[in-house]
Amino acid sequence: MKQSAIINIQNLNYFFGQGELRKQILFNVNLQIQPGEIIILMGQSGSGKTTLLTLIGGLRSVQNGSLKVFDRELYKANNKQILDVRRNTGYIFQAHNLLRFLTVFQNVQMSVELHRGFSKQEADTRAKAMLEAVGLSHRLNYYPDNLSGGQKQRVAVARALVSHPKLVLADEPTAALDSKSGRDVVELMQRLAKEQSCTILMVTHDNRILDIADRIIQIEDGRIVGVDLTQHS
Ligand SMILES: Nc1ncnc2c1ncn2[C@@H]1O[C@H](COP(=O)(O)OP(=O)(O)OP(=O)(O)O)[C@@H](O)[C@H]1O
Repeated sequence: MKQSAIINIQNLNYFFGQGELRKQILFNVNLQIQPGEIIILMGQSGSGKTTLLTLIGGLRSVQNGSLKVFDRELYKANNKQILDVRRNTGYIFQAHNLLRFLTVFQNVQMSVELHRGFSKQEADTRAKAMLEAVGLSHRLNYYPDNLSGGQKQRVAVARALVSHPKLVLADEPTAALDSKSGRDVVELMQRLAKEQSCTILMVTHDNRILDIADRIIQIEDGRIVGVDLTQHS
């Protein structure tokens, strides 16, 4: 039986600005993403990738069209419904966005604690296990400033995945990394996502990592122009 799409977008349009400055950024976007898929979103600078990613993540309001995440409609959704989508989503950004005044362990632990239903002890155990899974159990008490770029991004991966989200949204996660560290980080994301049956939607310009995707989606001037199946499909 076909599972229902984890992301289902129909006739989505998006505009920035008001009055004469109003400019359309996304044009009639239609897209379905199935549970467990790893999708790469590519396109030139300014084509609308980040705008689309932030709409899907409930970080901006849907203005027009239909955008369903986990079967919840985000058009005209209330705060509680949007919060629900955010709680089931992990975010990884180009800059790792770790809190500098917290240790590696505390950064990941805090992310579990923000999700309801975990005791302090459970949060500690999960954070430690996830940092071990990303190969950083020897850096638990380090501060982010004392880690390499690749290590920081691995902490960001641990933080995004520690609460077992259904969806991970990653915006150029390898942009600040050298090629080897970038590859390591995405392979780690791929492995953990498959273990957890999590869907990944990743924006990247990095041609060296395209093979990890199940599908590559091309966006051009706010329009989806192509969906390629890779050799893994
Ligand atoms: N807050 C904003 N107000 C007005 N225009 C914006 C805003 N944010 C983005 N834009 C414009 O929307 C368009 C799409 O931006 P977006 O960041 O989604 O593109 P992108 O494909 O992610 O680009 P990049 O690869 O450079 O990150 C660009 O023309 C950008 O200038």
